[in-house]
Amino acid sequence: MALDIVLVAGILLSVFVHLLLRRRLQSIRRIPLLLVQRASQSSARCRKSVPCPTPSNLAARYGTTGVVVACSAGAAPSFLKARDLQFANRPSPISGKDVTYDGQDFVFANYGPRWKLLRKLTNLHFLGSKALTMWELVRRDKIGRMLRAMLESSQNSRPVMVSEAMVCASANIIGQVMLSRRVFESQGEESKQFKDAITELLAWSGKFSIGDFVPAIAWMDLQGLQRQLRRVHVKLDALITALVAEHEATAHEREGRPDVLDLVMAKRVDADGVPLSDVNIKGFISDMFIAGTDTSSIIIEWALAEMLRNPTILQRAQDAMDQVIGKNRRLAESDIPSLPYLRAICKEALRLHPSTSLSLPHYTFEACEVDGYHIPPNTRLVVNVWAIGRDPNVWEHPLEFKPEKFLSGRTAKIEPLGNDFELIPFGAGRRICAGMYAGLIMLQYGIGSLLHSFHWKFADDDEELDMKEKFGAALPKAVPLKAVVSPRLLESAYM
Ligand code: HEM
Repeated sequence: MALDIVLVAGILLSVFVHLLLRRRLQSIRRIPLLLVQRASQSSARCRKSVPCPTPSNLAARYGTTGVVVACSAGAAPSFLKARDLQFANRPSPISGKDVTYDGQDFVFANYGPRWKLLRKLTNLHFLGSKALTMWELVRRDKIGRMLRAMLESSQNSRPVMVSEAMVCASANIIGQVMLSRRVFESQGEESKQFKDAITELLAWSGKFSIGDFVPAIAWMDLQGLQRQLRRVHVKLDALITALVAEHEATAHEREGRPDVLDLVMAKRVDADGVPLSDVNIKGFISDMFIAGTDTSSIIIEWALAEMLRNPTILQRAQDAMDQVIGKNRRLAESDIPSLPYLRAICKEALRLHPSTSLSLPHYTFEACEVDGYHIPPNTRLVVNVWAIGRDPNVWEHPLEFKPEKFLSGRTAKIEPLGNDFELIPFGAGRRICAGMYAGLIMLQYGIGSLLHSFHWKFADDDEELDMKEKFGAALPKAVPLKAVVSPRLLESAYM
Protein backbone atom coordinates (compact mmCIF):
# COMPACT_ATOMS: atom_id res chain seq x y z
CA MET A 1 0.00 0.00 0.00
CA ALA A 2 2.76 2.45 1.06
CA LEU A 3 4.67 1.52 -2.08
CA ASP A 4 1.59 2.23 -4.23
CA ILE A 5 1.22 5.69 -2.68
CA VAL A 6 4.90 6.47 -3.33
CA LEU A 7 4.56 5.26 -6.92
CA VAL A 8 1.42 7.32 -7.62
CA ALA A 9 2.99 10.39 -5.98
CA GLY A 10 6.11 9.91 -8.10
CA ILE A 11 4.12 9.65 -11.31
CA LEU A 12 2.02 12.74 -10.45
CA LEU A 13 5.14 14.70 -9.57
CA SER A 14 6.82 13.72 -12.82
CA VAL A 15 3.79 14.72 -14.93
CA PHE A 16 3.48 18.03 -13.07
CA VAL A 17 7.16 18.95 -13.39
CA HIS A 18 7.18 17.87 -17.02
CA LEU A 19 4.17 19.99 -17.98
CA LEU A 20 5.37 22.99 -16.00
CA LEU A 21 8.88 23.01 -17.41
CA ARG A 22 7.85 22.23 -20.95
CA ARG A 23 5.45 25.19 -20.99
CA ARG A 24 8.16 27.43 -19.62
CA LEU A 25 10.72 26.26 -22.18
CA GLN A 26 8.32 26.79 -25.07
CA SER A 27 7.52 30.27 -23.76
CA ILE A 28 11.22 31.16 -24.19
CA ARG A 29 10.43 31.98 -27.81
CA ARG A 30 8.25 34.94 -26.84
CA ILE A 31 10.55 36.73 -24.39
CA PRO A 32 13.05 39.37 -25.56
CA LEU A 33 15.42 39.00 -22.61
CA LEU A 34 14.73 37.03 -19.49
CA LEU A 35 16.82 36.93 -16.33
CA VAL A 36 16.21 34.19 -13.79
CA GLN A 37 17.87 33.66 -10.42
CA ARG A 38 18.94 30.24 -9.18
CA ALA A 39 16.58 28.59 -6.70
CA SER A 40 19.20 28.77 -3.95
CA GLN A 41 19.04 32.53 -4.35
CA SER A 42 15.31 32.69 -4.79
CA SER A 43 14.97 35.40 -2.20
CA ALA A 44 17.21 37.62 -4.28
CA ARG A 45 15.63 39.60 -7.11
CA CYS A 46 17.05 40.50 -10.49
CA ARG A 47 18.74 43.84 -9.85
CA LYS A 48 17.00 45.46 -12.75
CA SER A 49 13.73 44.59 -14.40
CA VAL A 50 13.69 43.96 -18.11
CA PRO A 51 11.36 45.39 -20.76
CA CYS A 52 9.16 42.54 -21.83
CA PRO A 53 5.83 42.33 -23.66
CA THR A 54 4.72 39.38 -21.51
CA PRO A 55 5.73 40.41 -17.96
CA SER A 56 4.21 37.31 -16.34
CA ASN A 57 7.01 35.30 -17.92
CA LEU A 58 9.64 37.34 -16.04
CA ALA A 59 8.98 35.42 -12.85
CA ALA A 60 9.71 32.13 -14.56
CA ARG A 61 12.38 29.83 -13.23
CA TYR A 62 13.57 26.71 -15.02
CA GLY A 63 13.69 24.14 -12.27
CA THR A 64 16.68 24.89 -10.05
CA THR A 65 18.90 26.02 -12.88
CA GLY A 66 19.73 29.67 -13.56
CA VAL A 67 18.86 30.53 -17.12
CA VAL A 68 19.25 33.74 -19.09
CA VAL A 69 17.68 34.01 -22.51
CA ALA A 70 18.68 36.44 -25.26
CA CYS A 71 15.85 36.84 -27.74
CA SER A 72 16.67 40.02 -29.63
CA ALA A 73 19.39 41.29 -31.94
CA GLY A 74 20.10 43.92 -29.26
CA ALA A 75 20.53 41.44 -26.37
CA ALA A 76 22.58 38.77 -28.18
CA PRO A 77 25.86 40.79 -28.60
CA SER A 78 25.76 41.74 -24.89
CA PHE A 79 26.53 38.08 -24.25
CA LEU A 80 28.16 36.71 -27.41
CA LYS A 81 30.40 39.73 -28.02
CA ALA A 82 30.84 41.71 -24.80
CA ARG A 83 30.83 38.59 -22.52
CA ASP A 84 31.83 35.99 -25.08
CA LEU A 85 34.73 34.51 -23.09
CA GLN A 86 32.71 34.34 -19.88
CA PHE A 87 29.92 32.38 -21.62
CA ALA A 88 32.21 30.19 -23.76
CA ASN A 89 31.50 27.04 -21.69
CA ARG A 90 28.72 24.50 -22.00
CA PRO A 91 26.43 23.23 -19.22
CA SER A 92 26.90 19.61 -18.09
CA PRO A 93 24.86 17.52 -20.50
CA ILE A 94 22.91 15.48 -17.95
CA SER A 95 20.36 13.86 -20.27
CA GLY A 96 22.99 13.63 -23.00
CA LYS A 97 25.66 12.24 -20.66
CA ASP A 98 26.21 9.15 -22.79
CA VAL A 99 25.92 10.66 -26.27
CA THR A 100 28.44 13.41 -25.41
CA TYR A 101 30.76 10.83 -23.80
CA ASP A 102 30.15 12.65 -20.51
CA GLY A 103 31.22 15.99 -21.99
CA GLN A 104 34.46 14.45 -23.31
CA ASP A 105 33.50 15.27 -26.90
CA PHE A 106 34.10 18.51 -28.84
CA VAL A 107 30.67 20.19 -28.89
CA PHE A 108 30.10 19.92 -25.11
CA ALA A 109 33.72 20.52 -24.05
CA ASN A 110 34.22 23.49 -21.78
CA TYR A 111 36.41 26.33 -23.01
CA GLY A 112 39.94 25.01 -22.41
CA PRO A 113 42.99 23.36 -24.04
CA ARG A 114 41.11 20.29 -25.37
CA TRP A 115 38.39 22.40 -27.01
CA LYS A 116 41.00 24.78 -28.45
CA LEU A 117 43.00 21.89 -29.95
CA LEU A 118 39.95 20.25 -31.51
CA ARG A 119 38.70 23.56 -32.84
CA LYS A 120 42.11 24.34 -34.38
CA LEU A 121 42.51 20.90 -36.00
CA THR A 122 38.92 20.91 -37.30
CA ASN A 123 39.41 24.34 -38.81
CA LEU A 124 42.77 23.51 -40.33
CA HIS A 125 41.97 20.13 -41.87
CA PHE A 126 38.22 19.87 -42.24
CA LEU A 127 35.86 22.80 -41.89
CA GLY A 128 37.87 26.01 -42.35
CA SER A 129 37.37 27.84 -45.67
CA LYS A 130 40.79 26.74 -47.01
CA ALA A 131 40.29 23.08 -46.05
CA LEU A 132 36.82 23.07 -47.60
CA THR A 133 38.16 23.81 -51.09
CA MET A 134 40.22 20.60 -50.88
CA TRP A 135 37.08 18.50 -50.45
CA GLU A 136 35.03 20.07 -53.27
CA LEU A 137 35.23 16.97 -55.47
CA VAL A 138 33.88 14.80 -52.64
CA ARG A 139 30.84 17.09 -52.34
CA ARG A 140 30.35 17.02 -56.12
CA ASP A 141 30.50 13.23 -56.17
CA LYS A 142 28.05 12.68 -53.28
CA ILE A 143 25.52 15.29 -54.45
CA GLY A 144 25.80 13.76 -57.93
CA ARG A 145 24.89 10.33 -56.49
CA MET A 146 21.90 11.88 -54.73
CA LEU A 147 20.67 13.51 -57.96
CA ARG A 148 21.03 10.23 -59.87
CA ALA A 149 19.05 8.39 -57.18
CA MET A 150 16.31 11.05 -57.50
CA LEU A 151 16.35 10.72 -61.28
CA GLU A 152 15.82 6.99 -60.85
CA SER A 153 12.91 7.67 -58.48
CA SER A 154 11.33 9.95 -61.07
CA GLN A 155 11.76 7.29 -63.79
CA ASN A 156 10.05 4.76 -61.52
CA SER A 157 7.31 7.24 -60.51
CA ARG A 158 8.41 7.14 -56.87
CA PRO A 159 8.24 10.30 -54.70
CA VAL A 160 11.46 11.54 -53.06
CA MET A 161 11.92 12.26 -49.34
CA VAL A 162 14.07 15.39 -49.46
CA SER A 163 15.45 15.38 -45.92
CA GLU A 164 16.37 11.68 -46.02
CA ALA A 165 18.23 12.12 -49.31
CA MET A 166 20.17 15.12 -47.98
CA VAL A 167 21.06 13.40 -44.66
CA CYS A 168 22.43 10.50 -46.64
CA ALA A 169 24.52 12.76 -48.93
CA SER A 170 25.87 14.90 -46.03
CA ALA A 171 26.82 11.85 -43.93
CA ASN A 172 28.61 10.31 -46.89
CA ILE A 173 30.55 13.54 -47.48
CA ILE A 174 31.60 13.65 -43.81
CA GLY A 175 32.45 9.91 -43.81
CA GLN A 176 34.57 10.21 -46.95
CA VAL A 177 36.51 13.27 -45.79
CA MET A 178 37.03 12.12 -42.20
CA LEU A 179 37.38 8.37 -42.55
CA SER A 180 37.90 7.74 -46.26
CA ARG A 181 34.67 5.82 -46.56
CA ARG A 182 31.00 6.33 -47.26
CA VAL A 183 28.73 5.39 -44.37
CA PHE A 184 25.39 4.97 -46.08
CA GLU A 185 25.57 2.39 -48.84
CA SER A 186 22.33 1.70 -50.67
CA GLN A 187 22.57 -1.76 -49.14
CA GLY A 188 24.57 -3.15 -46.21
CA GLU A 189 23.46 -3.89 -42.66
CA GLU A 190 26.21 -1.88 -40.93
CA SER A 191 25.44 1.29 -42.85
CA LYS A 192 21.73 0.91 -42.25
CA GLN A 193 22.35 0.60 -38.50
CA PHE A 194 24.47 3.74 -38.55
CA LYS A 195 21.79 5.74 -40.33
CA ASP A 196 19.02 4.49 -38.03
CA ALA A 197 21.07 5.25 -34.91
CA ILE A 198 21.76 8.87 -35.95
CA THR A 199 18.13 9.47 -36.89
CA GLU A 200 16.88 8.03 -33.59
CA LEU A 201 19.46 9.88 -31.52
CA LEU A 202 18.48 13.21 -33.06
CA ALA A 203 14.85 12.51 -32.33
CA TRP A 204 15.45 11.64 -28.64
CA SER A 205 18.00 14.37 -27.93
CA GLY A 206 15.49 16.95 -29.17
CA LYS A 207 13.07 16.10 -26.38
CA PHE A 208 12.70 18.33 -23.34
CA SER A 209 14.54 16.86 -20.33
CA ILE A 210 13.44 17.51 -16.74
CA GLY A 211 16.80 16.31 -15.37
CA ASP A 212 18.67 19.10 -17.19
CA PHE A 213 16.68 21.72 -15.29
CA VAL A 214 16.33 19.92 -11.94
CA PRO A 215 19.70 18.09 -11.69
CA ALA A 216 18.91 16.80 -8.19
CA ILE A 217 16.28 14.44 -9.61
CA ALA A 218 18.11 13.65 -12.85
CA TRP A 219 19.06 10.21 -11.49
CA MET A 220 15.38 9.23 -11.44
CA ASP A 221 15.20 9.68 -15.23
CA LEU A 222 11.47 10.36 -14.89
CA GLN A 223 10.85 10.52 -18.62
CA GLY A 224 13.07 7.56 -19.48
CA LEU A 225 15.02 9.92 -21.74
CA GLN A 226 18.49 8.99 -20.49
CA ARG A 227 17.61 5.34 -20.91
CA GLN A 228 16.52 5.86 -24.52
CA LEU A 229 19.55 8.00 -25.36
CA ARG A 230 21.86 5.43 -23.73
CA ARG A 231 20.29 2.65 -25.80
CA VAL A 232 20.90 4.56 -29.05
CA HIS A 233 24.35 5.63 -27.91
CA VAL A 234 25.40 2.02 -27.30
CA LYS A 235 24.53 1.22 -30.94
CA LEU A 236 26.22 4.32 -32.33
CA ASP A 237 29.29 3.85 -30.17
CA ALA A 238 29.69 0.24 -31.35
CA LEU A 239 29.58 1.42 -34.95
CA ILE A 240 32.04 4.27 -34.37
CA THR A 241 34.37 1.88 -32.53
CA ALA A 242 34.22 -0.44 -35.56
CA LEU A 243 34.86 2.46 -37.96
CA VAL A 244 37.91 3.58 -35.94
CA ALA A 245 39.27 0.01 -35.83
CA GLU A 246 38.79 -0.36 -39.60
CA HIS A 247 40.46 3.01 -40.11
CA GLU A 248 43.49 1.88 -38.11
CA ALA A 249 43.68 -1.41 -39.98
CA THR A 250 43.64 0.31 -43.39
CA ALA A 251 46.20 3.03 -42.54
CA HIS A 252 48.72 1.61 -45.05
CA GLU A 253 46.24 2.17 -47.91
CA ARG A 254 46.22 5.93 -47.25
CA GLU A 255 49.96 6.55 -47.19
CA GLY A 256 50.69 10.01 -48.62
CA ARG A 257 46.99 10.99 -48.72
CA PRO A 258 45.80 11.24 -45.12
CA ASP A 259 42.17 11.89 -44.24
CA VAL A 260 40.95 14.15 -41.41
CA LEU A 261 41.16 11.44 -38.75
CA ASP A 262 44.77 10.64 -39.75
CA LEU A 263 45.67 14.34 -39.44
CA VAL A 264 43.95 14.72 -36.07
CA MET A 265 45.61 11.56 -34.71
CA ALA A 266 49.01 12.86 -35.81
CA LYS A 267 48.61 16.07 -33.74
CA ARG A 268 46.54 14.87 -30.82
CA VAL A 269 48.42 16.62 -27.96
CA ASP A 270 46.95 19.82 -26.51
CA ALA A 271 48.76 22.94 -25.21
CA ASP A 272 49.06 21.39 -21.71
CA GLY A 273 50.77 18.32 -23.20
CA VAL A 274 47.66 16.17 -22.63
CA PRO A 275 46.86 13.82 -25.54
CA LEU A 276 43.31 13.42 -26.80
CA SER A 277 42.01 10.12 -25.43
CA ASP A 278 40.31 7.45 -27.52
CA VAL A 279 37.04 8.60 -25.94
CA ASN A 280 37.71 12.21 -27.05
CA ILE A 281 38.32 10.95 -30.58
CA LYS A 282 35.13 8.90 -30.65
CA GLY A 283 33.18 11.89 -29.29
CA PHE A 284 34.70 14.09 -31.99
CA ILE A 285 33.68 11.69 -34.79
CA SER A 286 30.20 11.29 -33.37
CA ASP A 287 29.79 15.10 -33.09
CA MET A 288 30.68 15.63 -36.71
CA PHE A 289 28.02 13.21 -37.91
CA ILE A 290 25.37 14.49 -35.52
CA ALA A 291 26.08 18.24 -35.96
CA GLY A 292 26.81 18.02 -39.67
CA THR A 293 23.97 15.99 -41.17
CA ASP A 294 20.51 17.01 -40.01
CA THR A 295 21.33 20.72 -39.63
CA SER A 296 21.63 21.49 -43.35
CA SER A 297 19.05 18.93 -44.50
CA ILE A 298 16.33 20.41 -42.28
CA ILE A 299 16.86 23.88 -43.77
CA ILE A 300 16.95 22.55 -47.33
CA GLU A 301 13.67 20.75 -46.74
CA TRP A 302 12.05 23.95 -45.39
CA ALA A 303 13.39 26.05 -48.27
CA LEU A 304 11.92 23.66 -50.84
CA ALA A 305 8.59 23.49 -49.02
CA GLU A 306 8.42 27.32 -48.93
CA MET A 307 9.21 27.52 -52.65
CA LEU A 308 6.71 24.84 -53.58
CA ARG A 309 4.10 27.07 -51.93
CA ASN A 310 5.53 30.12 -53.77
CA PRO A 311 6.15 28.91 -57.34
CA THR A 312 7.20 32.39 -58.55
CA ILE A 313 10.26 32.23 -56.26
CA LEU A 314 11.08 28.75 -57.52
CA GLN A 315 10.69 29.85 -61.13
CA ARG A 316 12.84 32.95 -60.65
CA ALA A 317 15.63 30.85 -59.09
CA GLN A 318 15.48 28.30 -61.93
CA ASP A 319 15.49 31.02 -64.62
CA ALA A 320 18.56 32.65 -63.05
CA MET A 321 20.37 29.30 -62.97
CA ASP A 322 19.44 28.48 -66.56
CA GLN A 323 20.98 31.78 -67.63
CA VAL A 324 24.25 31.18 -65.77
CA ILE A 325 24.60 27.39 -66.16
CA GLY A 326 22.35 26.33 -69.02
CA LYS A 327 20.81 22.85 -69.16
CA ASN A 328 23.73 20.81 -70.48
CA ARG A 329 25.52 20.48 -67.16
CA ARG A 330 24.66 20.59 -63.50
CA LEU A 331 25.49 23.31 -60.94
CA ALA A 332 29.14 23.64 -59.87
CA GLU A 333 30.17 25.34 -56.62
CA SER A 334 32.08 27.91 -58.69
CA ASP A 335 28.71 29.10 -60.16
CA ILE A 336 27.39 30.17 -56.75
CA PRO A 337 29.02 33.67 -56.66
CA SER A 338 27.14 34.43 -59.92
CA LEU A 339 23.78 33.44 -58.40
CA PRO A 340 22.67 36.20 -55.97
CA TYR A 341 19.04 35.05 -55.91
CA LEU A 342 20.05 31.52 -54.85
CA ARG A 343 22.19 32.98 -52.06
CA ALA A 344 19.26 35.17 -50.98
CA ILE A 345 16.99 32.08 -50.84
CA CYS A 346 19.50 30.35 -48.55
CA LYS A 347 19.72 33.36 -46.21
CA GLU A 348 15.92 33.61 -46.08
CA ALA A 349 15.69 29.90 -45.20
CA LEU A 350 18.31 30.37 -42.45
CA ARG A 351 16.34 33.35 -41.09
CA LEU A 352 12.90 31.76 -41.05
CA HIS A 353 13.88 28.15 -40.33
CA PRO A 354 17.18 27.98 -38.41
CA SER A 355 17.64 24.28 -37.68
CA THR A 356 19.21 24.88 -34.24
CA SER A 357 16.50 27.29 -33.17
CA LEU A 358 17.72 27.84 -29.57
CA SER A 359 21.38 27.46 -30.62
CA LEU A 360 23.41 25.28 -28.22
CA PRO A 361 23.44 26.28 -24.55
CA HIS A 362 26.35 28.37 -23.23
CA TYR A 363 27.36 28.53 -19.56
CA THR A 364 29.12 30.85 -17.14
CA PHE A 365 30.72 29.48 -13.98
CA GLU A 366 31.24 32.98 -12.55
CA ALA A 367 28.90 35.84 -11.73
CA CYS A 368 29.03 38.84 -14.04
CA GLU A 369 27.26 42.03 -15.07
CA VAL A 370 25.66 42.25 -18.49
CA ASP A 371 24.31 45.64 -19.56
CA GLY A 372 23.87 46.49 -15.89
CA TYR A 373 22.04 43.25 -15.02
CA HIS A 374 23.46 40.86 -12.45
CA ILE A 375 24.05 37.32 -13.75
CA PRO A 376 24.64 34.81 -10.95
CA PRO A 377 27.35 32.14 -11.21
CA ASN A 378 26.51 28.82 -12.90
CA THR A 379 23.97 30.34 -15.26
CA ARG A 380 22.98 28.81 -18.58
CA LEU A 381 22.62 31.11 -21.60
CA VAL A 382 20.06 30.31 -24.26
CA VAL A 383 20.14 32.38 -27.48
CA ASN A 384 16.84 32.29 -29.30
CA VAL A 385 18.00 32.58 -32.91
CA TRP A 386 14.51 31.64 -34.11
CA ALA A 387 12.90 34.69 -32.44
CA ILE A 388 15.76 36.98 -33.53
CA GLY A 389 15.17 36.01 -37.17
CA ARG A 390 11.47 36.83 -36.84
CA ASP A 391 11.81 40.11 -34.93
CA PRO A 392 9.26 42.57 -36.46
CA ASN A 393 11.47 45.50 -35.38
CA VAL A 394 14.13 44.29 -37.80
CA TRP A 395 12.34 42.36 -40.54
CA GLU A 396 9.45 43.48 -42.73
CA HIS A 397 6.77 40.77 -43.10
CA PRO A 398 8.84 38.60 -40.71
CA LEU A 399 6.75 35.45 -41.13
CA GLU A 400 6.77 35.44 -44.94
CA PHE A 401 9.39 33.76 -47.12
CA LYS A 402 10.68 36.65 -49.27
CA PRO A 403 14.30 36.26 -50.45
CA GLU A 404 14.12 39.70 -52.12
CA LYS A 405 14.83 41.33 -48.74
CA PHE A 406 18.46 40.20 -49.20
CA LEU A 407 18.78 41.78 -52.65
CA SER A 408 17.87 45.41 -51.96
CA GLY A 409 16.80 47.72 -49.15
CA ARG A 410 17.70 48.06 -45.47
CA THR A 411 18.36 44.36 -44.80
CA ALA A 412 20.16 43.52 -48.07
CA LYS A 413 23.63 43.53 -46.57
CA ILE A 414 22.90 41.34 -43.55
CA GLU A 415 25.00 38.15 -43.59
CA PRO A 416 24.51 35.04 -41.39
CA LEU A 417 28.18 34.81 -40.41
CA GLY A 418 28.09 35.90 -36.78
CA ASN A 419 28.78 39.63 -37.23
CA ASP A 420 25.23 40.84 -37.95
CA PHE A 421 23.25 39.92 -34.84
CA GLU A 422 19.91 40.25 -36.65
CA LEU A 423 20.69 36.89 -38.30
CA ILE A 424 22.76 34.39 -36.30
CA PRO A 425 21.64 30.88 -37.33
CA PHE A 426 25.19 29.63 -36.68
CA GLY A 427 25.54 31.48 -33.35
CA ALA A 428 28.34 34.02 -32.83
CA GLY A 429 31.57 34.50 -30.89
CA ARG A 430 34.11 31.83 -29.91
CA ARG A 431 31.59 28.98 -29.92
CA ILE A 432 30.11 29.91 -33.30
CA CYS A 433 29.31 26.80 -35.38
CA ALA A 434 32.61 25.15 -36.35
CA GLY A 435 30.95 23.95 -39.56
CA MET A 436 29.46 27.32 -40.61
CA TYR A 437 31.16 27.52 -44.01
CA ALA A 438 30.52 23.82 -44.69
CA GLY A 439 26.88 24.28 -43.69
CA LEU A 440 26.51 27.29 -45.99
CA ILE A 441 28.08 25.46 -48.93
CA MET A 442 25.85 22.44 -48.33
CA LEU A 443 22.81 24.73 -48.32
CA GLN A 444 23.75 26.71 -51.43
CA TYR A 445 25.06 23.75 -53.40
CA GLY A 446 22.31 21.41 -52.16
CA ILE A 447 19.33 23.73 -52.77
CA GLY A 448 20.85 25.00 -56.04
CA SER A 449 21.45 21.48 -57.39
CA LEU A 450 17.94 20.33 -56.48
CA LEU A 451 16.25 23.38 -58.03
CA HIS A 452 18.33 23.39 -61.20
CA SER A 453 18.14 19.64 -61.81
CA PHE A 454 14.42 18.98 -61.34
CA HIS A 455 10.87 20.24 -61.72
CA TRP A 456 9.14 19.90 -58.34
CA LYS A 457 5.65 19.32 -57.03
CA PHE A 458 4.13 18.09 -53.76
CA ALA A 459 3.45 14.34 -53.72
CA ASP A 460 0.29 14.90 -51.63
CA ASP A 461 -1.92 17.90 -52.36
CA ASP A 462 -2.78 18.17 -48.63
CA GLU A 463 0.83 18.76 -47.78
CA GLU A 464 0.75 22.23 -49.29
CA LEU A 465 -0.74 23.80 -46.18
CA ASP A 466 1.13 21.77 -43.61
CA MET A 467 4.04 23.91 -42.45
CA LYS A 468 4.05 22.88 -38.78
CA GLU A 469 7.37 22.58 -36.95
CA LYS A 470 8.25 19.62 -34.75
CA PHE A 471 9.45 21.19 -31.48
CA GLY A 472 12.80 20.01 -30.16
CA ALA A 473 16.52 20.81 -30.23
CA ALA A 474 16.22 20.95 -34.00
CA LEU A 475 13.09 22.24 -35.76
CA PRO A 476 12.30 19.94 -38.69
CA LYS A 477 9.06 20.00 -40.63
CA ALA A 478 6.53 18.00 -38.60
CA VAL A 479 5.42 16.23 -41.77
CA PRO A 480 8.50 15.40 -43.85
CA LEU A 481 8.44 16.83 -47.36
CA LYS A 482 7.57 14.22 -49.94
CA ALA A 483 7.83 15.50 -53.51
CA VAL A 484 7.54 14.28 -57.07
CA VAL A 485 10.40 15.34 -59.33
CA SER A 486 11.03 15.25 -63.06
CA PRO A 487 14.29 16.07 -64.85
CA ARG A 488 14.99 19.54 -66.33
CA LEU A 489 18.49 18.89 -67.70
CA LEU A 490 19.93 16.84 -70.53
CA GLU A 491 20.36 13.23 -69.43
CA SER A 492 24.14 13.46 -69.78
CA ALA A 493 24.20 16.25 -67.12
CA TYR A 494 23.28 13.72 -64.41
CA MET A 495 26.12 11.29 -65.20
C1 HEM B 1 23.18 24.93 -41.93
C2 HEM B 1 23.84 24.12 -41.16
C3 HEM B 1 24.24 24.37 -39.73
C4 HEM B 1 23.65 25.18 -38.78
C5 HEM B 1 22.41 26.05 -38.91
C6 HEM B 1 24.44 25.04 -37.57
C7 HEM B 1 24.19 25.70 -36.38
C8 HEM B 1 24.99 25.62 -35.26
C9 HEM B 1 24.78 26.35 -34.04
C10 HEM B 1 23.64 27.35 -33.80
C11 HEM B 1 25.75 26.01 -33.17
C12 HEM B 1 25.93 26.52 -31.74
C13 HEM B 1 26.72 27.80 -31.74
C14 HEM B 1 26.89 28.35 -30.33
O1 HEM B 1 27.05 27.57 -29.40
O2 HEM B 1 26.82 29.58 -30.18
C15 HEM B 1 26.60 25.04 -33.82
C16 HEM B 1 27.71 24.47 -33.26
C17 HEM B 1 28.50 23.53 -33.89
N1 HEM B 1 28.35 23.05 -35.17
FE1 HEM B 1 26.98 23.66 -36.52
N2 HEM B 1 25.46 24.16 -37.81
C18 HEM B 1 25.39 23.74 -39.12
C19 HEM B 1 26.24 22.88 -39.78
C20 HEM B 1 27.33 22.24 -39.21
C21 HEM B 1 28.20 21.30 -39.89
C22 HEM B 1 28.08 20.93 -41.38
C23 HEM B 1 29.11 20.87 -38.97
C24 HEM B 1 30.25 19.88 -39.11
C25 HEM B 1 30.40 18.98 -40.04
C26 HEM B 1 28.83 21.54 -37.72
C27 HEM B 1 29.54 21.38 -36.56
C28 HEM B 1 29.33 22.12 -35.41
C29 HEM B 1 30.18 21.99 -34.23
C30 HEM B 1 31.39 21.08 -34.07
C31 HEM B 1 29.65 22.88 -33.28
C32 HEM B 1 30.19 23.14 -31.88
C33 HEM B 1 31.20 24.27 -31.92
C34 HEM B 1 31.82 24.54 -30.56
O3 HEM B 1 31.22 24.21 -29.54
O4 HEM B 1 32.91 25.11 -30.53
N3 HEM B 1 27.73 22.36 -37.90
N4 HEM B 1 26.12 24.83 -35.10
